[in-house]
Amino acid sequence: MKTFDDLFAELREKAALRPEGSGTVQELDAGVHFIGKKLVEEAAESWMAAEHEGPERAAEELSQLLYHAQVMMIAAGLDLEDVYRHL
Ligand SMILES: N=c1c2ncn([C@@H]3O[C@H](COP(=O)(O)OP(=O)(O)OP(=O)(O)O)[C@@H](O)[C@H]3O)c2ncn1[C@@H]1O[C@H](COP(=O)(O)O)[C@@H](O)[C@H]1O
Repeated sequence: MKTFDDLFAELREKAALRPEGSGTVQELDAGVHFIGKKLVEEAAESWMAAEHEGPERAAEELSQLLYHAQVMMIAAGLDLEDVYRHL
């Protein structure tokens, strides 16, 4: 099973190697404003799923929220350690 750290390493590699067909590369190219909207959208969907749709749907939406948070970290030039320092 993929962990948060595994996904971040995978996304960093995508950002560096820019493979064809990568949604992550497309999203990074779209920029921080676009990524911010995805982040907010997935946050809202996570909230709605948790409140109305049950744990499985909430887990699915939360996984997407974590994905977009990681894409934002990469767009902002942050490492995991930069964020973990504040936990
Ligand atoms: N975990 C994710 C992941 N979670 C969410 N998303 C993207 O987030 C968006 C939300 O997906 P949905 O269609 O379910 O959401 P929606 O809100 O209904 O619809 P839209 O936002 O797409 O309009 C889509 O663009 C997904 O591609 C993700 N895209 C990629 N990954 C993982 O990231 C890695 C790299 O992916 P690529 O860069 O595409 O190779 C792979 O391991 C992928 O599994």
